[in-house]
Amino acid sequence: MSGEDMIKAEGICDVEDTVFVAVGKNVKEGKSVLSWALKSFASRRICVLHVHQPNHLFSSNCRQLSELKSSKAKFVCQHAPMHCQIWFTCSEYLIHTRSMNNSLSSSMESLSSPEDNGGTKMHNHVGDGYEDLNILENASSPANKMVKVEIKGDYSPLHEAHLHCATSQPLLEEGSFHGKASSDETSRVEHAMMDAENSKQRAFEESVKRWRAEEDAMEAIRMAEVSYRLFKEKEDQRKEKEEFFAKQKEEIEELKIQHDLCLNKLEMIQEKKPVLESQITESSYAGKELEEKIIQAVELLISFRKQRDEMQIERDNAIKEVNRFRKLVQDDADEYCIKNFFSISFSDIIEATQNFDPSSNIGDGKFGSVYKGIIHHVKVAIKMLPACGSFSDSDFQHKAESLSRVRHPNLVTLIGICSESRSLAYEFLENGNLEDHLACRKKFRPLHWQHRIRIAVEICSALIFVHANDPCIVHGNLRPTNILLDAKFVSKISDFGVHLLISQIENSSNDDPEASIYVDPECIDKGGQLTVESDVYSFGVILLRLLTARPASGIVRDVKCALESGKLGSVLDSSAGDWPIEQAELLAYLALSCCEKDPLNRPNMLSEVWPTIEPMRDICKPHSDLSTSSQGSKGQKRIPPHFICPIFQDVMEDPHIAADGYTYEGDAIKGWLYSGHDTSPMTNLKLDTCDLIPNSALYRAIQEWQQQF
Ligand SMILES: Nc1ncnc2c1ncn2[C@@H]1O[C@H](COP(=O)(O)OP(=O)(O)OP(=O)(O)O)[C@@H](O)[C@H]1O
Repeated sequence: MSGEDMIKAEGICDVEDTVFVAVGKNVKEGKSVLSWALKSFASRRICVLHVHQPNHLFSSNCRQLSELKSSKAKFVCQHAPMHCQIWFTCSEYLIHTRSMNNSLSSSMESLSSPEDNGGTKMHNHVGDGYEDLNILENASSPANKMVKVEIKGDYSPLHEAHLHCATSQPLLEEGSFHGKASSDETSRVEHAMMDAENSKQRAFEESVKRWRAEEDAMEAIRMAEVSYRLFKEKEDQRKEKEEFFAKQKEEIEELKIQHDLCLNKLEMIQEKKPVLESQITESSYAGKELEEKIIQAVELLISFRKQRDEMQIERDNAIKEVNRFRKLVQDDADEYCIKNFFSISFSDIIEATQNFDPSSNIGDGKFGSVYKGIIHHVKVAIKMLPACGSFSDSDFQHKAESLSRVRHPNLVTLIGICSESRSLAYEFLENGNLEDHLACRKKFRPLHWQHRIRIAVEICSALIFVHANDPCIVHGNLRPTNILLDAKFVSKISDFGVHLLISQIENSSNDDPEASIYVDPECIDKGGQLTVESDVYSFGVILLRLLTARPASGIVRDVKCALESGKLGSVLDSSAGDWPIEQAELLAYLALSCCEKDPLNRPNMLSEVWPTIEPMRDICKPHSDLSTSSQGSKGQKRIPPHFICPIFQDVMEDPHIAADGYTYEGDAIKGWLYSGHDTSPMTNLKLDTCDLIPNSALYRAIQEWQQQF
């Protein structure tokens, strides 16, 4: 059955409006031809014809033909119906076209490109040995029929074309092909055609076999490729696994090393374990012992604290008791003093002064003479005031009693009076007055500058004290003769308040021109009205005298000139040692400011003078060192402590043993006992007896020690 008959019989489509696309047995392999046809004949109906198995082997080896070489193709081209348009393709390329008018003129140029919209893509496979030639007959018009031409082998004319034509007419018919051939020739031709048909059949079978072999080969290649890809994947996986295993191996090696190290450490620790365990055991024992000790210590601490608290309570009670006794003793002493000392009989005065023997006279002041003597075993200085006065005995006693209550370490203590004779009994000071020291009278050596500064500080302190007393006491007669020095060279102001015990008339009489230099000029101008500033003036002049030891007359002028010319050193007393110039200048300026004529320009003792001179006390030696240094070089060696009197705090000259077993300076312990004490100054315990025994051995030792210097 012809192709057209087959199509019609199957009722597939209208052949006039259909493009038949010849594909092989496997439609997928003819996909390119089919897609070409679809693109080129979009408006047409496409009919797929399974014609034969295309040759895949030649798909990549096609080449373009300019003219038909295959005899079969030529035969088809020449003998196909004229209304058929035939395209000869080879390997998807159009190699030749036969138009409907059988013209062989080639239109390849217009249809050579598969992408050409106006053309038609031909799908053909050509090989060197075998090739398939696909011929498409354009069936766009009734005359255009699609023809598939299959050519087996090369372009050998032996190969007979096999044509399936879309028309109902077979392509080759005897009558139309040879016309008037003879019957022999006809039979030969038929025979030849039979042979050709058989050959063709065999060739076809061979081709089929070949196609199958090729397919198998292709399949094998594909399988090989798939296998190769699988092999590659497996290889990659194997490599990855090898790398992974190599890393794992390294990690295992590291872990193994660490494991070994840990094992070594463990072994070392296990070796040390017994030692450590024994140490722990020992430590625990030691810890327990310490805990016990701590507990004991805490218990001791608690008991000590308890004892301490009890002792503190006892101490506080004892202090209270001591204070109570002291107060009682003091009250008794005061009472004793007032009772027994304050009122001195005239007979006592006569006895003490040996009836006013000149040998007892130690000085004469403007108010009277001063005698030394002993009253009730106490060494005193008896000042005889004018016998007649404006005060009654009781007034005198009352005023004197008030003065006796003013006590200060740098004030000479008034310890008794005789109203009858208007006499005042003062504590006796061994080292006389300051004037004698500055003038180096009575074999006194010059005072060291440290003494002088300390004396200035002490006078200032005493003045501040009396000025602050209620009522304020103004000395009014402050001068170096009224500044006395005790055995330790402690300075004390004497005669304070004496002017209160004598009448105005007696007070005003002052014939001593030297004394007037210390008197406040303002006071003189105002008729003798004494003020605190008057004492400040006097203190200024005394200070200048301490610095220069010059006569009081003109001393203010001289020092002022020296300061203005910057030659203070020229007026300083060189016999006092090397003055610290800074402190000396400070004192000089302070003294001059105290000597200002206008009292308002003078400094206040408490707020100005004291803050200036008090810090200078630090550069002064202690009393004991100063006293000894001024009297020789005893202070250059350390004084044995047992040579020092516990009361006077100075080297003893007349040591005595008291009932408490301690040795004191004779005068000191006597004064203590005579003042009413019956207790030990050291232990505060009651003494069995008030008897004193001279300590001859110590006396000799002190003498020997003093002779060394
Ligand atoms: N308590 C005393 N201890 C030791 N000596 C004293 C004591 N009181 C006075 N004197 C000595 O007696 C001397 C005379 O003292 P007194 O006070 O009578 O006169 P003045 O001080 O010299 O002058 P004024 O009458 O102006 O005070 C003093 O210079 C002093 O040396």
